[in-house]
Amino acid sequence: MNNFVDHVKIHCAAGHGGAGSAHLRREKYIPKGGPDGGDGGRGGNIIMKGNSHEWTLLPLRYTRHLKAGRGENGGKNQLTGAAGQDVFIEVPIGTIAKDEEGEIIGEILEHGQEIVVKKGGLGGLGNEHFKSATNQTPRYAQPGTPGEEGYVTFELKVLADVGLVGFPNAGKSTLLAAVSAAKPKIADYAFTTLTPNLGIVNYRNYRSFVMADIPGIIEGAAEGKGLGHRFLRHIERNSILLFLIPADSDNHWNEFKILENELRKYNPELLDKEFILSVSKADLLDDDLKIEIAREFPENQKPLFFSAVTGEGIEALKDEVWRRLSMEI
Ligand SMILES: Nc1nc2c(ncn2[C@@H]2O[C@H](COP(=O)(O)OP(=O)(O)OP(=O)(O)O)[C@@H](O)[C@H]2O)c(=O)[nH]1
Repeated sequence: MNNFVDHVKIHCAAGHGGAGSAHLRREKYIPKGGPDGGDGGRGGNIIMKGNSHEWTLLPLRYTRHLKAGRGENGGKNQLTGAAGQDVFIEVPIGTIAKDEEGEIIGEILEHGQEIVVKKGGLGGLGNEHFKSATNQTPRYAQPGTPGEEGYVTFELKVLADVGLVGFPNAGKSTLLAAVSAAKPKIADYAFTTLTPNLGIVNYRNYRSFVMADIPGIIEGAAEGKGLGHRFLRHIERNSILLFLIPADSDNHWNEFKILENELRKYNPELLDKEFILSVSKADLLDDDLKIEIAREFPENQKPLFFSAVTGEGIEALKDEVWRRLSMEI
């Protein structure tokens, strides 16, 4: 249960810029060749990069220092030095980097996004830049500037506000795609979703919450069958759970109990979370069937019906999620 590292502090040193060259051209037939010193290369940056396959900062737990490469010095013949090697830190979506004063440097919002957390130094200018009417052969070139250096704290704020729980094909990915900008892979067979997807759901008045689609759990998942176990970890941190039972289930209430039981076997504390029951794919049902299904549920645990395809019930679902999240705060 303590597998989540949501806070790591790493000393980051970007690379020093390479020095400019003060070289003077000397060739056989040009005794007084002019300055031809190239510029130094920039120092390497320390860059955090979003990776949607990372879910924790755990891989960074033993990292204490990161150091990017030094820029190469400029050479003769106006040769610019190579830039220092950048260092990439792969982080999950939602990771925030802060400097030593606690100021936010940036936040990773999508896969592949790059944010420079410590910038490499500038390469120095070579002597040819300093040639002037009064000084045709400057013997001066700039040194490179130092790279930025200091402690950077990486924080993973929330894994999700609401986690979707349901058997494969319950319609979790489709719901997430319908309510957020995330576009998870959707396919009509089990276990399409191999890694959880996060989506930001925009709610009224510019509020938003994070929804996580967790790969389908199957009966026996808590014993390690199927994909369940590894992924159940991801819902431990979600504030509330949204159970999805598809309209075409044989026994809706029973399916909910099976899901609940899987969670209990895995970690009983999960059941202390607020949860919402829903019946997905409601477009497959007429009003009579809805009434019939609702009857299977106890009086105080009636499900919300929605269809991610037609949009029916989606606003009511968002309202309910928001209402419960507000209660959690
Ligand atoms: N009629 C109807 N079909 C839906 C709806 N939502 C999803 N489906 C279909 O149900 C199938 C499974 O949907 P997914 O969203 O991939 O289900 P999932 O729960 O994410 O499944 P896994 O990724 O396997 O965990 C797809 O063929 C969808 O087109 C809906 O609201 N109405």
